[in-house]
Amino acid sequence: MAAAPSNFHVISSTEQFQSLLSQDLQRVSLLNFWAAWAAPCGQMNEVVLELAKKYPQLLVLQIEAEAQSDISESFNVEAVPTFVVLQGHTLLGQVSGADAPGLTKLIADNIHGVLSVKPQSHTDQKPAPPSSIPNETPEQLNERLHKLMNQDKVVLFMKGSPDTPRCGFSRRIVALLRDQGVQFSHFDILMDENVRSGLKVLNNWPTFPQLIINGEFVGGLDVVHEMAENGELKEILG
Ligand SMILES: N[C@@H](CCC(=O)N[C@@H](CS)C(=O)NCC(=O)O)C(=O)O
Ligand code: FES
Repeated sequence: MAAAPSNFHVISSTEQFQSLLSQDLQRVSLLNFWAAWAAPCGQMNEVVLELAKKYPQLLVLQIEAEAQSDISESFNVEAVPTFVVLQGHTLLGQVSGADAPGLTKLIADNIHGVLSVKPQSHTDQKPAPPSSIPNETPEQLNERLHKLMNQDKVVLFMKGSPDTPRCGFSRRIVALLRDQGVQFSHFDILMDENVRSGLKVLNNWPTFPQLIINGEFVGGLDVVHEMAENGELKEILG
C-alpha cells in the first residue's frame, strides 16, 4: 500500500479505537473489518484507501477483525470484509462483503450531507479481476467445468487449498468434510476467474465453497453442514 493519508489509521488496540472515535463526535467514520487471508478484503482495502484520499474529513479505521476481536464482536462482525459507517458513535450504515459500489455509495451519501463533497462515478473504483485462461469460449469453459466437477467422486470448489484456506467459509467446510471422514479433491477458484464466475452460473449458486458429489452440485457450507447433521451426507456418499 502506498503512503496512507492522515485520516487513515490502522487500529492496534481498543483504547486507540475509542480515543480516535471520541475526538470529534460530528465526524463520519468508516470502519473496515478485514482479514489478511481473504482475497476480497485485499481488493476492498484499495477501495477504502481511495475513499480515505477522496474524503479527507472521513475518519478511516482499518481493523484486522481477528486481531481486534473485542471491537469486531461489539459490531457483530461475523464475516470479512464488513464495513461500518458511524457519525460519532451513531450507526449510519453497514455493508457486508466486497461490494465496492455499495460502500462507495454509502460513504458518498453520508459524507454528502455533512460535507457536501461531490461524489465521483463508482465505475472507476472497481478492482480488476484476477487473470484467467485467455480466449476461452463458453463451450470450452463448460466442458472444462464438467471435467473438473467429475474429476473425483467428491470435489470441493473453494478459496485456497484444504491446508491453506483463504476464507473462513472454505476453512469450515474443509474441517467439516475431514471431520466426517470424507475424501475429496479440490479446486482453488481464486486461481481462475473463468471457473469462479462459470460455476456460479452453471450451478445457479452465487458463492463458494461449492461441493460436488458424483458430478452433481450439492450446496455450500450451510447446506453441507445441515446434511452432515441430519445424516444425508453419509447417505449420498453411500
Ligand atoms: N452461506 C454461504 C457462505 C459462503 C459465502 O458467503 N461466500 C462468499 C464470500 S467467500 C462468496 O463466495 N462470494 C462470491 C465470490 O467471492 O465470488 C455458504 O453456505 O456457503
Ligand atoms: S473471502 Fe471474505 S468472506 Fe470469504
